[in-house]
Amino acid sequence: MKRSEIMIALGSDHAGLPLKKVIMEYLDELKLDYKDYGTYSNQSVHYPEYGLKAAQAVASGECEKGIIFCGTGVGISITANKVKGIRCVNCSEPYSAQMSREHNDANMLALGSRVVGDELAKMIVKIWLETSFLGDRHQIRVDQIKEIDETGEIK
Ligand SMILES: O=C(CO)[C@H](O)[C@H](O)[C@H](O)COP(=O)(O)O
Repeated sequence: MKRSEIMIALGSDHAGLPLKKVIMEYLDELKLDYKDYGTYSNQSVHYPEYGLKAAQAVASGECEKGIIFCGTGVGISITANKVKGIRCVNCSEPYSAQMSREHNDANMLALGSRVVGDELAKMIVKIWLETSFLGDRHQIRVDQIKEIDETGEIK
């Protein structure tokens, strides 16, 4: 049964799995709903497959936001940003997480399991989920990003 206003897409490779498990427990504490698009075991896998699944869930509207994990957050965020409509930020501290919502309307967050500790990751997730987009001049810039997504250029 759906408990929260938003559904969060989760995805990771084997390296991101331990932190994804921590954040799943944290989202349970916050009573926030999520769908996990894998991976589900420690077996070595390829992060693009899981970044793509989670990003497609957000781009299609099946989920409102996404949080994805790999060793550094780098590979899986690069992957997610290849999907049209995705603005994924790789964060290792809360300030950028907050700004990515206020200024960039980021709809996906990437975390590096081998970079950030569990408690810092929870702080990043909390502020990222709680912060709203400010619009105004930032809307113009996000619209330009969307235009690049659509046409490959800015008119
Ligand atoms: O894409 C990455 C590097 O930016 C991720 O950290 C991956 O999780 C990492 O490359 C996986 O490495 P492994 O040696 O295969 O565990």
